[in-house]
Amino acid sequence: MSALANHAFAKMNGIGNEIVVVDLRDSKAGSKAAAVTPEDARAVASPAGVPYDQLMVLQPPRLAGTEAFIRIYNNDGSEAGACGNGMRCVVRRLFEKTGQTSVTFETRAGLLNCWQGPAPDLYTVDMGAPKFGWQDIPLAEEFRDTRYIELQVGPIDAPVLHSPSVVSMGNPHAIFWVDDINAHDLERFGPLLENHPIFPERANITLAHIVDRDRITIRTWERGVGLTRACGSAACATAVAAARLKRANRSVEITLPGGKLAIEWRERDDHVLMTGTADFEYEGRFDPALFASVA
Ligand SMILES: N[C@@H](CCC[C@H](N)C(=O)O)C(=O)O
Repeated sequence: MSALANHAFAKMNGIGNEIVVVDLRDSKAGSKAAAVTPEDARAVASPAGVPYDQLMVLQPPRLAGTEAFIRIYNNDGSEAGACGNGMRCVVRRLFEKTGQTSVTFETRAGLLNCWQGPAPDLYTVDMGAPKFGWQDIPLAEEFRDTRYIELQVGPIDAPVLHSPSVVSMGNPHAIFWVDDINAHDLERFGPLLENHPIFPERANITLAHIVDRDRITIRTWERGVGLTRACGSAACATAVAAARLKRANRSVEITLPGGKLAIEWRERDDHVLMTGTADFEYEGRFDPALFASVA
């Protein structure tokens, strides 16, 4: 039987990024009861389940000083190393239940510190340091300078999209710089680029327009999901990539279809801080019938 059958969940969203939070910390670490399989994750996303972009699963902590080991599933059942919007949802849920105002989690991408503030309805996640090395992103072939890589969509002499910046924020991102983020058919190009052979682990694909040195607008095709109203790690990756190109300041406001995020690429330790809201929608229990065919 699935670890999720009859288990409680909270449906939330981080500026429109659809998030389901499940707390399995009561289960014994490493036990089957603490494990969610890709089939489980897909069953939750099925039409009879609970719609989500990411499923955030809190497992018992593996390291002293951390609250939980968090595993992040996309709705196609694949696992991600990072999810900025999902982290804010987890943090809000936890803080409202416990009165805590700061916490450290372990994820596949490393330790993440999170806190409430700078206003009561805002949550900040320290997303760690970005990585720019081609093997870290990863790319399938060597690129010495990942501020722009050779990759294009459309005719060779008149590409529609070209020369993205690539960054790892614990997950792979490619950012295409454009004049108008709504002028391109991201639903059509997104899957082609997500699965392009240059990205051996696939990639999140973002269209970004630099409004001025303090403001950027983006739209993202998420790996393992599709078009979303917001992608927090894409906002971080875009802010960092724009600052690296010296086209924006290290603190910027990113506007996504679902809302705004404040991103700061901190000079002193290279870490990226993401601040925004998180909204609770409803809670419930997973219907065991969802997992009947999963066994
Ligand atoms: N929504 C997320 C990113 C989720 C993970 C992504 N789809 C991946 O597979 O890397 C965010 O807010 O960062």
